[in-house]
Amino acid sequence: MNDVRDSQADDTYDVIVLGAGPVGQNVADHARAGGLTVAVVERELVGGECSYWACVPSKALLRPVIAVADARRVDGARQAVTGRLDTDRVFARRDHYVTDWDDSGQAAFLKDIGAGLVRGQGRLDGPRRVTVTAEGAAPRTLTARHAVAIATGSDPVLPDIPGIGGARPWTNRQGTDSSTVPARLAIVGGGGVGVEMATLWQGLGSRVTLIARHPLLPRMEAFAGELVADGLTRAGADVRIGVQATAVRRPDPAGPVTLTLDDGSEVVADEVMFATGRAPRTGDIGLDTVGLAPGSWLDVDTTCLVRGVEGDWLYALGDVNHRALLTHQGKYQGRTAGDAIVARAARRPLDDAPWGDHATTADQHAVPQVFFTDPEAAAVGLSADEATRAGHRVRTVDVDFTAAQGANLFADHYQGRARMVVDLDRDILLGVTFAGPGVSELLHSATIAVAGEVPLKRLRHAVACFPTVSEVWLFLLTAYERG
Ligand SMILES: Cc1cc2nc3c(=O)[nH]c(=O)nc-3n(C[C@H](O)[C@H](O)[C@H](O)COP(=O)(O)OP(=O)(O)OC[C@H]3O[C@@H](n4cnc5c(N)ncnc54)[C@H](O)[C@@H]3O)c2cc1C
Ligand SMILES: NC(=O)c1ccc[n+]([C@@H]2O[C@H](COP(=O)([O-])OP(=O)(O)OC[C@H]3O[C@@H](n4cnc5c(N)ncnc54)[C@H](O)[C@@H]3O)[C@@H](O)[C@H]2O)c1
Repeated sequence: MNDVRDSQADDTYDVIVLGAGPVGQNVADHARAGGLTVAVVERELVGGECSYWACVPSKALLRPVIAVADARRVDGARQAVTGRLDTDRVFARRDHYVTDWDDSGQAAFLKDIGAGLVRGQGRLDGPRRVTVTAEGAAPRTLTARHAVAIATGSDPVLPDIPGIGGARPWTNRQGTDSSTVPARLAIVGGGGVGVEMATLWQGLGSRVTLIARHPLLPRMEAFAGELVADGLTRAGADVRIGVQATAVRRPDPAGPVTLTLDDGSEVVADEVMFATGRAPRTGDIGLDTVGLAPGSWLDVDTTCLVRGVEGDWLYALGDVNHRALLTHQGKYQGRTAGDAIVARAARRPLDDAPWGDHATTADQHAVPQVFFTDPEAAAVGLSADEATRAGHRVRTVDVDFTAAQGANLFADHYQGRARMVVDLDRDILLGVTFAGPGVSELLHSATIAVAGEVPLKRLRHAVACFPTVSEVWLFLLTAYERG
């Protein structure tokens, strides 16, 4: 493969990618593998939010918390867990996995695949043109022969409540890069970030108050959020559901912070973290120069082409298209769109029918997600409510994990539940949810069943090993067959 230098003589490339997060890197890799020249523009760290302030550091920090909780669930092992977590070592482990916030390894990946890396803030400047500005360097204008792919990710949203400006709140950034444990931490928001951060910081020794206006994990089956709330409460966190923060104040910048809630109560903490959703990083990327509204989520077709832009050249992938704010799903979009860009450039026909090579069909039918809480919550596809709302004729099957001997051997007094949602007309699964210790590694079996549309008649021949947690499948399928 030809090497592409950082600065091609005329700064013209086949493909320009804005953002070198996991998604930008994947689209670049697939475009390069198809023989196209690629420049990737990055304003901060190659690897993006995921590598340095989201998935990777949060899971590096959570793993010791969960490992100790798992040991405590096994008699004989429990007695060996006598001390507290060594937070210095936990933070050092995190620092190792975020490579001390040094992106040279991931920048080397781009070099290895032959993509050019242009450091700076990229902005569209009309069709197929991108200007890049960086401190201390002259602006550059890059031109794309075939495609520009926007993969600029998302930013945390802070609620517009009195006092927020002076409250020095944490977002996912401080929640994942801090190396001191606040004695008291208030977390606002009961979605994925809120519950994982509550598990993590409570496990590291903070007294966490989690403030959620809806039941936890509202996009999953309700039992998942309920089990996670129970787990947090057992760990010592104060979980307050059905309330929201109406004001925040930190009169002394070095002192505690006080949240006022809409039930009239107050929460005093040493730090407050907002985990109240995300906004697209599209406010300052020149969308107006191509007729789109700055700051908007980008609406895309199945190949990730942005709708409403003429000429089939502008793609949006990952968080910015709001399909599924997940690294693995964005990377899938990167692979799919990368291959679509290559096909379009070569004027080859697209395979963009559902489940084709150039279609991101799984975004609609089979998005898997794991929350690394204690217990873990994992789901793929539709919940029972979503399936019913979508007009499917469904049957829901629920099983307690303790039916599976493997679960009991995995953890004494195992507490967990599984649900599958069956499409009665097609005899396939529309969705599966697991909540319980160790279920994260079980989820891919469900993802294969849902994405593969495996008929239940065939699924009964996929025999789970005795005695594994996966035996829950046997009990789900038997319960279904026996009606
Ligand atoms: C706390 C937390 C934990 C999470 N945990 C998980 C998890 O366990 N699993 C999971 O699948 N998902 C998780 N997510 C979601 C995941 O982080 C995102 O879905 C993922 O990072 C999206 O990847 P991306 O490449 O679209 O964006 P990003 O990772 O945000 O990368 C975008 C890149 O674009 C760059 N950029 C932005 N604007 C410009 C510009 N104008 N010019 C040049 N460069 C630009 C940014 O600097 C950044 O490097 C988590 C999120 C949070 C907040
Ligand atoms: N393990 C994982 O896969 C993982 C982990 C963390 C985050 N993520 C992803 O990152 C994205 C962002 O996560 P998130 O948790 O920030 O967003 P989210 O949208 O999932 O949850 C935010 C929650 O905050 C609540 N909220 C909003 N404003 C509020 C207010 N003023 N007061 C009280 N509550 C308020 C919302 O009702 C919602 O439940 C999600 O799409 C999530 O899937 C994934």
